[in-house]
Amino acid sequence: MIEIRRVTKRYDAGPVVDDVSLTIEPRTVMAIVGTSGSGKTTLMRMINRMIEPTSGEICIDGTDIRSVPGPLLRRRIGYVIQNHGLFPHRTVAQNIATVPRLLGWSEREIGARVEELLELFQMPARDFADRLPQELSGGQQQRVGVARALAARPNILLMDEPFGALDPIIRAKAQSDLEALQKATATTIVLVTHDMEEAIRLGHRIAVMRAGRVVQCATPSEILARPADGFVEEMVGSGDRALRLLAVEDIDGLLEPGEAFGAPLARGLNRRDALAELLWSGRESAPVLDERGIPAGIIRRDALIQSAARPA
Ligand SMILES: Nc1ncnc2c1ncn2[C@@H]1O[C@H](COP(=O)(O)OP(=O)(O)OP(=O)(O)O)[C@@H](O)[C@H]1O
Repeated sequence: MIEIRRVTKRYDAGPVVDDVSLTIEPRTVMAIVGTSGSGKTTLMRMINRMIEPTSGEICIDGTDIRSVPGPLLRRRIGYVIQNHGLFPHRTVAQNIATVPRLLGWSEREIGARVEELLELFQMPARDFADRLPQELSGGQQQRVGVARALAARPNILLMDEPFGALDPIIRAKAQSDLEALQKATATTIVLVTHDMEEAIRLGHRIAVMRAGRVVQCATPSEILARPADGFVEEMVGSGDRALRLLAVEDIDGLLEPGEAFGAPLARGLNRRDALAELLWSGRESAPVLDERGIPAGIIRRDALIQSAARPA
């Protein structure tokens, strides 16, 4: 668990992070979102002591990070930045091996880990291990950046606009890869982004920053349904909030007893996909099956539509 307590960072011109408190639960993704200059990067860099707070404290799993020397702390916390910061004259394998090497792993362990990570990122070692970063596409460079950050199996991964340089299609793929990876490795991720859509898609919780302060910290559905103030509302955008709200919630809470016909839907499906399926197949309801294929109830089109209404 990462506990940020009343942290302030002040430069000559004034505070850039102003009395921020945040708790980041283990194995979750905290997205920090806000406009340019709102203090997101500064806040994140205080977690691995690249920047020292002016006041306040940060604890990781109960230990005040001031008691851990910065370089040691940073070997235990993965860090990914927008242009991935790969060493241009080192091969993919050498880049990924950076932290394990600093930690004194054996060559055999390092080789096995590099291979395992390249496999995981669908970049087979025989094709990619010996290439230089410039011989990779932007999306591949980004994956190597994440692989390098994960090499020593850190519990925490800090990501600063990790997908900012990618085109929309590669970006969507990188986001779903990260989602799968986070589930598989149970890493705690702090993700800085200026893109609210990305925060909604990836964050278990979202901290919205404005002028150095956290103005709201809540789940994506809470942020969509109940933005704390006009600023958060503007960040969320008013356009298709109902549909986005449906997309971040699953159907499980809306199941009812009864009978319905046609192709079944799966428990855990998001409400938008369920509604799309019911509209497309022209049905008013559908049966729902759980993971083992056992009937879990039915989902009604009206219940889905009602759940997207503006909260009272
Ligand atoms: N070393 C420094 N000295 C003085 N001011 C700084 C320093 N580093 C950052 N700042 C200022 O602190 C504010 C917050 O910067 P920060 O990089 O944390 O913002 P951000 O929300 O990550 O912005 P962006 O999305 O543009 O990266 C900015 O106004 C910036 O100019």
